Amino acid sequence: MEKIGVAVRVRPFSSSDATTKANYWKIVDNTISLCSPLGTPVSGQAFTFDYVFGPEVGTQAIYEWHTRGVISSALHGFNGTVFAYGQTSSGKTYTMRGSKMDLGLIGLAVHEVFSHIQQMTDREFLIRVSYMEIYNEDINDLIAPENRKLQVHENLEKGIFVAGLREEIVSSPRQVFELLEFGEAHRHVGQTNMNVYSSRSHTIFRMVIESKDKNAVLAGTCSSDAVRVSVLNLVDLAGSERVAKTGAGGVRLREGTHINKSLMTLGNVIKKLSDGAAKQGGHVPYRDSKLTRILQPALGGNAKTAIICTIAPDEIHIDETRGTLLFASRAKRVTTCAQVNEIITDAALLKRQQREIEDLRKKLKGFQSEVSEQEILRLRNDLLKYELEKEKLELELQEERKAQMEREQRIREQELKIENLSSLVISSTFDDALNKENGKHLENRMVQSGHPNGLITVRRERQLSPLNFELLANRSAEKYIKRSGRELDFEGLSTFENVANEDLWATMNDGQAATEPDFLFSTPSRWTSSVGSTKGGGSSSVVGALMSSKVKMERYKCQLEEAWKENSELRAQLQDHCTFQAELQSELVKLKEEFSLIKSTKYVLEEFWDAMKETKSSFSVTIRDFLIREKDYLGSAFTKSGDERNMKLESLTNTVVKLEAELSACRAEKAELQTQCRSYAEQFQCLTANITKDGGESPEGANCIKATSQSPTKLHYDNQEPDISCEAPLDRDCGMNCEENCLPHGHVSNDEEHLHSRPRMAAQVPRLGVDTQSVQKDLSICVSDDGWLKRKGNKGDCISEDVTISGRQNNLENMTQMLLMSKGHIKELEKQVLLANLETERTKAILLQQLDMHEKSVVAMKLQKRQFAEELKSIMETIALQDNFVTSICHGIQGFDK
Ligand SMILES: Nc1ncnc2c1ncn2[C@@H]1O[C@H](COP(=O)(O)OP(=O)(O)OP(=O)(O)O)[C@@H](O)[C@H]1O
Repeated sequence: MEKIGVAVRVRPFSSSDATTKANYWKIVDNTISLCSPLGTPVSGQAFTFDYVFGPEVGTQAIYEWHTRGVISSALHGFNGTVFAYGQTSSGKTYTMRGSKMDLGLIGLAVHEVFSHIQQMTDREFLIRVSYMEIYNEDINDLIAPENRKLQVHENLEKGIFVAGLREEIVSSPRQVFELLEFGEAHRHVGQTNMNVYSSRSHTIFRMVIESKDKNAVLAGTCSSDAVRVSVLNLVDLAGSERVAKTGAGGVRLREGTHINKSLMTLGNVIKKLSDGAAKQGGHVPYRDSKLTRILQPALGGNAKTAIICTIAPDEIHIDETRGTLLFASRAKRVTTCAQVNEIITDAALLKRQQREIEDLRKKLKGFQSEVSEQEILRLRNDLLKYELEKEKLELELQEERKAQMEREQRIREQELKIENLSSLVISSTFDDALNKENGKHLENRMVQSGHPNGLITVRRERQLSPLNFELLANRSAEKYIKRSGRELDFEGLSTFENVANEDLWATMNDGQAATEPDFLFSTPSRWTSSVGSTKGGGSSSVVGALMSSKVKMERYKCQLEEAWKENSELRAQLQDHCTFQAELQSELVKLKEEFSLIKSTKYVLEEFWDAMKETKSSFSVTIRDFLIREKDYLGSAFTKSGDERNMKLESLTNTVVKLEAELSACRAEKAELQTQCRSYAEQFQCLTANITKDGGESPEGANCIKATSQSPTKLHYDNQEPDISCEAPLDRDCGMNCEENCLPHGHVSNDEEHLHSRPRMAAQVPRLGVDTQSVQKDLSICVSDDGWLKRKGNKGDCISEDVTISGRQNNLENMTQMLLMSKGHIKELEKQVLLANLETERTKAILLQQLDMHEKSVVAMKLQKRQFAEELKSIMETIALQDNFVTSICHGIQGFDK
């Protein structure tokens, strides 16, 4: 839906009005307002439009600003209409047709169409033109003048069309201009007082623009074989005119009547449309005139429309200009619904729809991928990273466990070794006890054998063996006794054997010909062989073995210490690893918690999303309702107030006009009465003069009344126009033909006439005499200073007592009464006019106040609306953001779940 574009063009002052070039219309931006001669704006007389072009603006500029859009749209398949509206001689034809030097909108549009066609190489065009006029409600073809009184029809395929109208295919602007020239020659124009070359008909120049995609035709595809057909109407209306101004009569008057009638219908149609009648299913009187019927699609249908309202700035045209501006204001509120007109085959339609579906799918996909795929990828990556890390940690944990187990194993082994070694130490101390027993013998032997270290070694061994000899000696002695008594007990060997390292033992007893039962005892696997050797071994080998055993023991002690150290280190390491493991465990727990939290967040977000959706929908419903309600309210408030105001103003204007009419009627009546009175006075004077003249000659001279010079008729109006009116003709009462009997003042002196009338007068004298006497008795009237007839107060005040006319007594009385009444009536009317004027002023002031208030409230409302819209926009943006966020999270969670 789009509004009709309305612009106003003010033409320069016409040369005939050059003397009165006071500018009553002031243009500020796109507002034109009526001003007093002093330049102060008249309230309520400001009109704002899309554009207001002053007299200095040329047609080319108007075309660029206001009309070009419609022409371009027509080339793209939209129907378009441009028309000029305004009073006669305001410049409609000047604007639409222009001249050869200064092209009008029609010429500029024609050039635009053809230059555009040349530029659009991808489409092929077919242009058809027609030119018609509506003259006295008859449609005539201007290209084929023989086609007259054409009829308007309507059908589904063509819509509204003029049957039998010739359409010429054109391929260049020159061809079009030739046709226009030809049509112009057949157009009805005529001279009026206001315009020497006045359009007496409405003309519609029509271009039908068909176009088709060239490439589609070449490629042989049927998808784009749709043909765009648009109709461009360029209308030059005849101007509204006032007979009083145009001085039209006869044919011109008839033309003017038809022009005004059709323009009035156009005004009504625009008024109805601006009131929204069409939307409410109301009747729009398109059919009331041929013009509105033909322009029906342009006014309330499928077309883009631009109106140029032309006005004359002269003071004498203020009323007409105001009318034009009111029309323009109404037109500004009218909306049309233009759409591209295409003729499509079924196959093309199918293809097009398929393509549209494809496009939509692509868009949908694109949208989905754009919005969520990146997010999903990111989440997937995160998830993978997380999983990899988890696996790594698990592997590390497993390795750590393995290492831990190994360490524990080693520790156990070490402990066993230690135990083993400890037992070895015990054994060696036992050997020391034995040595003690044979101490001297041993020492001697060492000395004897010349082994200098023998004693030292033993001593040192003693020193290095801190074990409690006593305790161990007892235990070992027991064992020894048993062993020596051949009561060898191998009970404990099984366990010992299990824990003893065979290699260690081998190392320990390496090369020893152990004859000592302890050695045999301590190495059960070699016991059998050792027994034999022991039996045959010497004491030196025992000492050597002992020595080596001690050395080895020393070594083992060192090893043990190292093992203890290692062990403690390992324990510390184990402790560290345990802590690390515990940390890892807690981290794992945390991650699990996080995961469950994400899951729960997903549900929460889903819930939140649902709630959001609900809120959003309810919110949009509320806002829609609000906007509809507000719109209706605002629209109705405006329309109502505007209408009420207009109605009030109209009724007030009507009242004033009525009162003025009545007043002027009264004045006319008064003037008539004045003339009558004057003529009566003259007649009266003439009669008196006659009577005076004829009095002496009459046989009934005694009965005659003399209007002597001493007592002249005193109907005085001192050469001033007496303000007297009278309705009743004098001759009705007196039974005389005034024209015959009462000559005008100027004729009294004419002797011939005087002589001719004398016998008649003489015949009337007796009757007049009687009348005069009775009038003398009953009535005396005079014409007062203020020009009104009055009953005479004092005798001889105004009218001579001699001059009394009885036959006219009633008549004069009636006249006086009527005059008095008329005076009262006029005064009353004047009062009413005054009151009405005051009322108008008061109402105007109130209306202005209301208008001000309305405007203020409208501004406030607009501000509120804008603020509201901004808030709404930000809310919608937030919702959209959250929407995206939630959707992406959902997708991520779904991906994660998968
Ligand atoms: N903007 C303008 N600048 C100069 N001259 C103008 C302008 N507008 C109108 N005129 C002149 O005023 C005269 C009347 O104009 P035009 O014939 O266009 O009026 P009109 O509105 O078409 O009248 P009608 O309704 O009687 O046909 C013409 O001589 C025209 O040249």
